[in-house]
Amino acid sequence: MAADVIDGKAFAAKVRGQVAEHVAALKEAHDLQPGLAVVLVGSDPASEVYVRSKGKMTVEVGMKSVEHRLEADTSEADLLAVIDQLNNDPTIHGILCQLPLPGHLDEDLVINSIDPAKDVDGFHISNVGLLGTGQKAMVPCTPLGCLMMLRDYHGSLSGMDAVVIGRSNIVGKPMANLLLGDSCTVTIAHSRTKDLAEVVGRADIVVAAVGRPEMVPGDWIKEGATVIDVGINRIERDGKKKLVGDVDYDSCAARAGAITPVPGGVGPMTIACLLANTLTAACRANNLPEPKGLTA
Ligand SMILES: Nc1nc2c(c(=O)[nH]1)N[C@@H](CN(C=O)c1ccc(C(=O)N[C@@H](CCC(=O)O)C(=O)O)cc1)CN2
Repeated sequence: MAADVIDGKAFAAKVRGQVAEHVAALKEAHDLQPGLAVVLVGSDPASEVYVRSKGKMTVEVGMKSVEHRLEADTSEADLLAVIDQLNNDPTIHGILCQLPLPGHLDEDLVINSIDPAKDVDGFHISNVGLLGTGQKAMVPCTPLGCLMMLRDYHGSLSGMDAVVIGRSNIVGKPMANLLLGDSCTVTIAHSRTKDLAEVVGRADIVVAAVGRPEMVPGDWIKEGATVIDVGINRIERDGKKKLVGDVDYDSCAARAGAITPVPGGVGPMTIACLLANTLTAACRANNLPEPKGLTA
């Protein structure tokens, strides 16, 4: 039987709609408008697109949007000064630096200079620690989006075998922590994992986040498993530019019970969850109840 296709584009639109309703209610009841500041250093073409979408969607849900575009050769001190100013701006509830940063900048130092309460990417070491210990954290947007789609499709994830392929700080590790929080039995697989096919073949849930085009073939997938493809790889095939995920879509879809496509799967959920996190940060900063269903 053909796999169900989990439509991330439609799901993300629904999440943005929920965020917009909460934002309108906050304005009405508390005269509070959540604000998101995005800092872009340099002009990486993909980052430019993502930052533009973030700004547009922030405004669409009724939030304040601020963009800081800095030259590629901006010094660390100048970048930290911008972040410090945003940390101290009471109209800004969420701050992020678009990644990747140019090579001369220390990514960890920059991320850890953001006020953890405003760290809507959930990359600050305090939020990493809170998530890892099962405490209330700001949760990284891409894994949060994957979790929302999995919960929506399955209801409870309790007791399911989950394999996360990839151990990045941005996706793999937080994804594993979130699945553990929902009582899955979690394996993190990576480039040194022995017999990856056998490990993946045991999983009820496979989250592929390795950044290697179509590296997971369908014959690794257990019949009926749910496949979440985090990969966004730009390739050229038959002279045409194409966007593909980390799984071989057609062969995986032939065995899976459900699968996310690329494009239109996990990607759109990233920005929807960023808006949800900004709303959550604004509520927390003002001691107001958090929106339900939009956090982990
Ligand atoms: N500070 C951050 N930097 C980066 C993050 C992040 O979460 N925080 N994630 C990615 C980029 N990203 C958002 O920033 C992002 C990636 C992909 C999409 C998306 O909607 N993808 C579409 C395809 C779009 C395309 O053609 O490129 C899809 O999958 O359908 C949104 C946001 C790295 N940096």
